Amino acid sequence: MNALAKVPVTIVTGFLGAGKTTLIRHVLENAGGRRLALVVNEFGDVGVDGEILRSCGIESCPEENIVELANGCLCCTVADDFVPAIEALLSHEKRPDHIIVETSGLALPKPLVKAFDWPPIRSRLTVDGVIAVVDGAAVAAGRFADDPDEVLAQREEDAAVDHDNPLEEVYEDQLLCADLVILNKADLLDEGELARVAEDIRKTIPRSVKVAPTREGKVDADVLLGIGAAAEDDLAHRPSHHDAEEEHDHDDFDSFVVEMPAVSDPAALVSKLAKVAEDHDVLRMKGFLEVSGKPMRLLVQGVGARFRHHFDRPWAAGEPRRSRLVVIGEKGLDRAAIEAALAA
Ligand SMILES: Nc1nc2c(ncn2[C@@H]2O[C@H](COP(=O)(O)OP(=O)(O)OP(=O)(O)O)[C@@H](O)[C@H]2O)c(=O)[nH]1
Repeated sequence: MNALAKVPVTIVTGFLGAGKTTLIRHVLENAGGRRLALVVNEFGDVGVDGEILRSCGIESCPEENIVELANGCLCCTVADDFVPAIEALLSHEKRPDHIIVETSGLALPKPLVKAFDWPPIRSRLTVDGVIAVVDGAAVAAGRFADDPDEVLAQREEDAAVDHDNPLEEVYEDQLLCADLVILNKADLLDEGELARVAEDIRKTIPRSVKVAPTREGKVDADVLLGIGAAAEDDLAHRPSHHDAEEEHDHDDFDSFVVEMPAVSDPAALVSKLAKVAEDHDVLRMKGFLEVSGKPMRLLVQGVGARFRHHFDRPWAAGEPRRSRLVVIGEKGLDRAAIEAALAA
């Protein structure tokens, strides 16, 4: 690559649990000879995504090219955390061919794209494309839509009703910034539902943007990387619910970490977690757990009440076998009740 050429950056956005990490892992495994670097940002400080990506140990993305920015929201810490992380990646002797940024599921992508318009950044980097990953099943189930009956009822009570739904706002902001939408979890939908969700997405985005159905984030790296959008030059076409604000906060969401004892029966635990998620409207749970008598650690992933678990790798020698689960939901999550239900 020409030493003066800008390094392309792909921003992968998408709501909690949509499949961003799964998609990126697939790209790393099928990078077609590209030298990749990753910046991973998570909401909730257990560092699950970084661990999943590091544990693939793939040549295209060596460990020193994976930077984790835990705890929060890249969109709010651009100057303090993100820019230095990117500069560190660019200073490596072998400069990456392409950088992929995984935002947290609650991050708004536009402030991040804006950062690439700053003179010291735009001279060296360009946003090749913003990819929005969508959980097709969650959209089909109406998770991001306001309940029309409820809005109507509120209107009758109060003419100036603010019916903003924080889930819907984050979801739409992510779509509105996208150059390509990956409609993931197609396996959970029938053809009619898939077509309906794709149509809803197209209607939400005023520009013409491709909507590609997928399973398990299996998208060709040549499709994802090399879009050439230069999104930093095109901010005006990417409207956001937060355009009028100088800063935004994430007060709409809560997260906490639960320390658990070692598990004896993973299947029973996962049924219990699914029940807790259902009862308390938990949006996301994930973590690594110790299973008594097993040398491998258990990766548990919940999106709403849908759970998956598998043993991902052996505990390393000297690695503390801690069982920790991050729990994320809308503000007002009943932490004490959730902890009590998990301990029962
Ligand atoms: N059924 C189904 N599950 C999927 C698919 N893609 C990913 N998943 C599962 O969805 C869960 C969340 O996937 P992740 O890739 O961790 O999602 P994410 O967007 O990175 O999640 P956050 O970083 O927490 O926002 C995991 O259990 C995945 O195995 C798919 O196409 N179909």
